[in-house]
Amino acid sequence: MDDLGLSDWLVKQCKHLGINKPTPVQENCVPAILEGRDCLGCAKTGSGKTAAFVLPVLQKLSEDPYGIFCLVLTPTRELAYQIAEQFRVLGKPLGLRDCIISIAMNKPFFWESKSETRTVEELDQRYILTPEKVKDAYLVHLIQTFTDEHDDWSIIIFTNTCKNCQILTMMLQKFYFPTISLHSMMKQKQRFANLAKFKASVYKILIATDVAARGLDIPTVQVVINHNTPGLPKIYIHRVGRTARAGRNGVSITLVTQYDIHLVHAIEEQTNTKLKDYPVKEKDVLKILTQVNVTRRECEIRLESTDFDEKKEINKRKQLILEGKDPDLEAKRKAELEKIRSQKKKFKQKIRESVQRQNHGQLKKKAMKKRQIKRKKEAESAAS
Ligand SMILES: Nc1ncnc2c1ncn2[C@@H]1O[C@H](COP(=O)(O)OP(=O)(O)OP(=O)(O)O)[C@@H](O)[C@H]1O
Repeated sequence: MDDLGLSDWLVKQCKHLGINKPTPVQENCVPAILEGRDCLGCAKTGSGKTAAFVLPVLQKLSEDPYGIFCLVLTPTRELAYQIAEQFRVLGKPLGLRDCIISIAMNKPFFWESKSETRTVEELDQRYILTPEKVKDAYLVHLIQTFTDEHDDWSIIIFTNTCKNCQILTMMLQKFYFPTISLHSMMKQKQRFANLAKFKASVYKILIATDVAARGLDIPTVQVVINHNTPGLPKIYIHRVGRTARAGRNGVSITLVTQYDIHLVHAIEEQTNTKLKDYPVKEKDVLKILTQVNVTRRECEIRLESTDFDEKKEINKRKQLILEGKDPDLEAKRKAELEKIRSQKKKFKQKIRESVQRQNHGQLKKKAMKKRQIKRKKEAESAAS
C-alpha cells in the first residue's frame, strides 16, 4: 500500500484493517485519482473496487477538509450502507461525517457497469440440469448434501420473485435449515435486520432476489445457488460474485431447465467459461420429491392466506412513483396515521368508559340517597 501515494495515516489504517497489498484495480486507480484524472475502474467482483475510490477520496478530503466532498451513487440501499461503512472505518482517524440519502427502490435507476469475467481458479461455476417441475427438490438435496459435508458454511440462494423468495424461505425453514430472506417487499428495517443476522451467521442461508445481487460484501459466503437461471449474463456475474470475495474460494451452482439452455450458453459466452455439470444422486432427489412438493404447496397456501400479493404491491408502488411519491415514505406515513387513529380511538373509548363510570357513580349515589330518605320517613312514621 506504501507505493500508491497515500498518506502514512491512510496506509496505517489500511494495514490495521488487513489491507496490506493493493489489488490490481487499486494499484491502477488510486494513483490516477490522486493525480486528479477522471477514472473509470473496471474489475472482477470482490476485488476491492470500493477501496479503490474510497482511499483517494479520503486522502483528498484530508488535504482539504471542507464542505460536501463526495457523492457516491449506488443501485441499492444495502450497498449505500456498506460503502458508507467502508468510508467510516477507513476514514476513522479523519472524523469523517457521512449521510445516506435513499430514494424509492422502484424508481427507474440506470446503473451501467461493464461486465467482466471472473477467473475460474477463484470461482467454481457449475450447473444442474433439472426437469422443470422438480427444481425445489434439487435445491433441498443440494443444501442437505452441502451442510452434511461442511461444518462452517454460508449460502446465498437467488430466485426471481419476492413471492418465490418468501415461499422458499418458509419451505427451507420447515426442513429446519436456518434460513432468512431479503427482497424488496420487505420493510427496509426488516431488510437491514435480516442482512445483519445473515452476516453474523445467526442464519446460514439467505434467500434473496436480485436486490442482493450487486456489491454486497459478505466474506463468509461459500456458495451461491441460482434457483432460477438469470435471464442476463450480467445479472449472473453479479450474483455469483457474492462468493469467492477478495481471493477466497467459492462455488456457484445454477439450476437449469431444458428451457434455459440458451441462457446458459449466453452466460458461458460472456464469462468465457464453460459451466461444469454438477453430479447429483438422482435417486436421493426422488426420495425427497413428494415431501418437498407437499411442503411447498403448504407454504404456498399459508402465504395465500396472508396479504402477500406481489403484483398488487408492485403496481401500488409504481402508481405512487408515478405520482412522484416515495412508496416507503408513504407506507411510513400511513402507518403513523394508523397509529394516531388507533390512539384517538383508544382515547375516545377511555373517555366513554370514564363518563359511564361517573354516570354509574352518580346513579348509585342517587339511589343511596333515596334509600336514606325512605328509611328516615319509615323511622319517623314508626316513631309517631
Ligand atoms: N487490498 C486488499 N487486500 C485484501 N482485502 C481487500 C483489499 N481491498 C479490499 N479488500 C476486501 O475485499 C472485499 C471485497 O471488496 P469490495 O466489496 O470493494 O469488492 P468489489 O470489487 O466492489 O466487489 P463487487 O463488484 O461485488 O461490488 C472487502 O471485504 C474488502 O474489505
